[in-house]
Amino acid sequence: MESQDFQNEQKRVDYVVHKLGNRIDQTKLEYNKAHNETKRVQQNYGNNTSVNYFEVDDRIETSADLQQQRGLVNTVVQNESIIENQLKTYKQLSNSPYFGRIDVLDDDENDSEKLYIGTASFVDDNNDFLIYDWRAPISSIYYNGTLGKVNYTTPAGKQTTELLKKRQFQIQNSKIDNMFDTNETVGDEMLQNALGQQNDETMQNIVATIQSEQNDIIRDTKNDLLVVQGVAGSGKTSAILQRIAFLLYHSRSSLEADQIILFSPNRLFSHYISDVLPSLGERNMRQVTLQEFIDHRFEGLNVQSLFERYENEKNLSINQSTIRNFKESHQYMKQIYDYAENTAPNNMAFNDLMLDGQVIFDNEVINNIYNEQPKLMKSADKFLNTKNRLIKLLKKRIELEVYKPWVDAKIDQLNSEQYHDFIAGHQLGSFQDEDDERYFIAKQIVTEHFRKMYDAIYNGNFFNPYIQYKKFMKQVTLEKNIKDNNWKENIFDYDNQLEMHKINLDNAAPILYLRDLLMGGGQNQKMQYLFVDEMQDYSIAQLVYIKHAFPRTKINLIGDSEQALFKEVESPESLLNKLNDAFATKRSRLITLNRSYRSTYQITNFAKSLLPTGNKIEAFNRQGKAPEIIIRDSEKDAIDNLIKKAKTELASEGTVAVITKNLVEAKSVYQHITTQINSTLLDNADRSLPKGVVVMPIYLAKGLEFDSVIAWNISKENYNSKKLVGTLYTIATRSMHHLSLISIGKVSPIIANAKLPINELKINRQI
Ligand SMILES: Nc1ncnc2c1ncn2[C@@H]1O[C@H](COP(=O)(O)OP(=O)(O)OP(=O)(O)O)[C@@H](O)[C@H]1O
Repeated sequence: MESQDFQNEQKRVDYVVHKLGNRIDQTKLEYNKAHNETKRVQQNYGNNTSVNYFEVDDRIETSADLQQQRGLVNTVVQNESIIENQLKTYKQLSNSPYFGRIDVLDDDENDSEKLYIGTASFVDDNNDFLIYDWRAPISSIYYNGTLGKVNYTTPAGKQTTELLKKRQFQIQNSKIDNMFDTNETVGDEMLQNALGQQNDETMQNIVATIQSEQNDIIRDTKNDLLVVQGVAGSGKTSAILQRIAFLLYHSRSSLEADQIILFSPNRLFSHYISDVLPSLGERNMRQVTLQEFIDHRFEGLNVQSLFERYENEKNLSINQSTIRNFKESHQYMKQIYDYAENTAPNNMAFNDLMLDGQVIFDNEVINNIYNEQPKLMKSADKFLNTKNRLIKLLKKRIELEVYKPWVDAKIDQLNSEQYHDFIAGHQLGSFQDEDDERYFIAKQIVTEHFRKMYDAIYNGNFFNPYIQYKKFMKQVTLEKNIKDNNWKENIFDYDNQLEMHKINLDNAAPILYLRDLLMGGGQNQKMQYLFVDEMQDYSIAQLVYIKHAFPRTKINLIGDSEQALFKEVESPESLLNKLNDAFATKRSRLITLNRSYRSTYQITNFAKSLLPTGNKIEAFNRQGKAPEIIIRDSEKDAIDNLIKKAKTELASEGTVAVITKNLVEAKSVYQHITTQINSTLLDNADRSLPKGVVVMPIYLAKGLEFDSVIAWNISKENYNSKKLVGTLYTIATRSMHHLSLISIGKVSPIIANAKLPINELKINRQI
């Protein structure tokens, strides 16, 4: 028998859904009207464009008219899409109108007020708020407050109220499945339910169960630099996506979705998170991977990707990795800055500007112009002035060239059609004499002839940033632990790579930074927020460059130092110090998340036992099976067991991933299993996760999660270095429900030495 309370709540849901139904009907009519209007305007626009272009003389008039019509088309299309979105929101709400209720009593009131919280607001025709948006100021009480006096921040300042009741709902198909009162921030029962679900192809929003510390990240509006260090599965990615939705709501009038940019770890991840914001009625922010961002800026050159770097990691000597650390430091980028602003101007890597094998402006001329600029002027401004001077010189050169015999010869060769083409557009009879007419044509011929030169100046092709960078490297102040010979070798290597049109990743950010500082450009002033997920995979040098590229942004860096692949862990505090130093921010904040939600209690316990500092990780209490370690003495046996395991997992779980250390291993495993089980090998170019078993190297699984994970070959031989702790930890924490680990021969010491009671592991050994 349902309680009276339950029945009353269901009645209210029915009432709200009924009101939503009315609104949906009303909105559908509006939508049809808007749609017809769009069709009408578009058709009108189409007719005008096709008819009037035949009448050459009408062109100018037509184009003004068209512009006006194009504006009209945009407006009606926009209007239609706003109504369409509203309709979508109302439909979503009528399935599940809200997930929370808070009863509050303000000081100056006698009666308490019941407020219902959902993914969007719904105001009825009497202006009553039937649902409050989860991002409304008052809604923060639902996430942060416990019963009693509570504060919340509104645009008008801090408000106080008394929280009398907090109730949570699970509503589906307009029916309450579950409801309970809680004094906790958001009760564990709801979370248990949300986390116990099978993995979907794409990430879901978590607004119904946001935890208090996640809420701090979501609602922060004070800091210029927000660093979130959160253990695997602690909801970092979820929190930043809800944060973006929050910011879009909070700054509705001044912030657009495409003024927010998220650096994501790979394309699979970009697809994986692409539904969250639309499910909250918002447009997606811009997304880019580091590789896309860099490649775009190095046209024609092949820049090493992070993935290629992982694959070659073992070939790096200690000296080489010391040099790499130096090149990826803030200190190195600071030297670039000082060099660009002070030293380089006397020593710029200018080259001759040539056209058809002939020098038009030699580098000495360019150098002189550059050096005539005021000493204290910014390098980028000197460069701009040099360009402008060169363009002026080019114009003079064009004037002189007009009278050269080759131009006469060219004019003489024109047939009458070509001749008339040249003077078309010029009013008949407006030339004073024949010379005037000849000059008019000659000028066009010469201008065309020099167009490439103009483009070359405009694009700054008289400057070679790659040579300049080499000059920089030759004069850099080295850290004490780097030997001159090793550095020379590094410069030599840079040269060799460049000949093959290749650039190592550690040189990419410094070259771009140097190029932008000296030449100007490369900056996006419109972007307001910058988010970097998996920040532990970025060097400080890369972050400095990214910040330079988006100078006006507030920065949000999210990551987990323990999930660093192929490198040793760095403490978040030391990282924050470095970042504060690098970005010179005024207000910064580090938020740590230690509670892990993704995996079962058993999997999280196993994963934390791998880490020297794993104790701080708090496993969410969702029970499951103990992780299983399968040990076999031959590769063949191991593969047979992998296939068996994958088949059973596929039968009971939604998504199954076989995760390897690198691509070479993934390819080999895939070749062995694919004839026996439906599987897909994923690589860097993949954008979405197929059904069945997927095989992939760990760096492609970053940020993703699967119902079942099978870690391939966690043997002593394969995982023998401290640098691989993060890799194993990251693999284990990709799993939500089941984790199996296969070893060929003895198990890695990282696992063998882990402090985990033996009954928390299932060992399946046959040697
Ligand atoms: N408050 C929450 N309510 C419901 N589910 C949550 C909550 N927080 C996190 N989760 C779930 O936990 C899982 C992990 O979240 P998310 O991917 O955001 O974590 P992460 O910290 O970015 O992980 P990682 O660093 O390991 O990639 C997701 O399935 C997410 O939906």
